[in-house]
Amino acid sequence: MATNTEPQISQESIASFHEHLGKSKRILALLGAGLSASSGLPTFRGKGGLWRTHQSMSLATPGAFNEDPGLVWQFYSYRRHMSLQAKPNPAHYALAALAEKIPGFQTLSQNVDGLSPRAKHPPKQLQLLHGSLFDLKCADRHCGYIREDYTDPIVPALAIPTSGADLTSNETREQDISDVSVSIPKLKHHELPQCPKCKKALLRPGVVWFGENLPFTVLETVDDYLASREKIDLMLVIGTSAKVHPAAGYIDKARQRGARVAVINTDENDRPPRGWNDGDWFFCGDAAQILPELLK
Ligand SMILES: CC(C)NC(=O)[C@H](Cc1c[nH]c2ccccc12)NC(=O)[C@H](CCCC/N=C(/NCCC(=O)O)S[C@H]1O[C@H](COP(=O)(O)OP(=O)(O)OC[C@H]2O[C@@H](n3cnc4c(N)ncnc43)[C@H](O)[C@@H]2O)[C@@H](O)[C@H]1O)NC(=O)OCc1ccccc1
Repeated sequence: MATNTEPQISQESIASFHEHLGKSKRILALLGAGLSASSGLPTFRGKGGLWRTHQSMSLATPGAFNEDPGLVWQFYSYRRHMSLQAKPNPAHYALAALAEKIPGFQTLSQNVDGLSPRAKHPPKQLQLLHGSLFDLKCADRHCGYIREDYTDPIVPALAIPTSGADLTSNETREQDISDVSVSIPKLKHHELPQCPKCKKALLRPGVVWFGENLPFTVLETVDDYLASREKIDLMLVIGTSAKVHPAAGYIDKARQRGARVAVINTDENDRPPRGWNDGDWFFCGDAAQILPELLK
């Protein structure tokens, strides 16, 4: 099923959704890369999930960092750069506004791009399940050093290469290093971000890699929300393929607590497979266009 540009949504389903939203006190949302697609950031599955010749998911592992920390840092520095260039879109703001309005609204984001925080989403109602590109921490977990950092590039060796000056505009253009035809240097250990505390280990991005546990405080907050005896009225599943766990597992946990599910996705095939029932909604289209309408 090809993804269509104009959201095909029946007024009737919007009306039934609004009627339920109006009665909802406890709402849970799961956010994925599709939420930031309209801000110009590639999704994990976009471009076949490839960064240069590498599966993005294969670079998001402790093993890849141990094997070639320079390449993994070039991958994450590129994503920091792109995220800093990007801006939150109307969907990020619509979610932040709903959180301001409904104290019982808790948002679980799989995104590490910093766009929801930049849309002033209330921090107590935003759980960054997989960390942030803008936290740097010591690669030696016994050291424990961590800092928030928005410098770009973090070190000179991670600067995005630019092309020679264009003859007409005499402007240099940034090269797109996600494209394998653009050559990038093999970086040496001493050129990479070093831990200023233990002065032995490298710094690494403050994200959760595959095979690593999610942040304890975040898991605790989500479990407390789910542990409440009160039912959950609504589960919003926004721009995610819901294939990564434990994040994807929260959809069923919300269902088990009485939630009706609303999925917002450009791809019909990406509605959660299990437990779909008549009370649920599938809104096919761009989250940046649909959410402001849905959440008003
Ligand atoms: C691949 C998957 C099967 N593997 C896992 O889930 C693994 C293993 C596992 C654990 N439990 C399981 C149970 C079953 C099976 C496997 C497992 N999980 C883990 O390792 C987790 C840690 C997972 C976190 C990994 N880190 C990420 N990110 C940070 C780094 C980084 O970003 O670099 S995951 C990363 O990938 C995922 C990508 O998914 P999406 O965001 O959904 O993006 P995607 O591109 O796939 O889809 C985009 C969607 O948007 C739609 N879309 C596009 N444009 C738009 C648009 N404009 N509007 C609306 N929608 C749109 C598209 O149609 C599409 O549907 C996100 O979670 C993202 O954060 N840790 C862990 O479980 O620890 C304990 C443990 C420890 C050891 C051993 C066992 C257990």
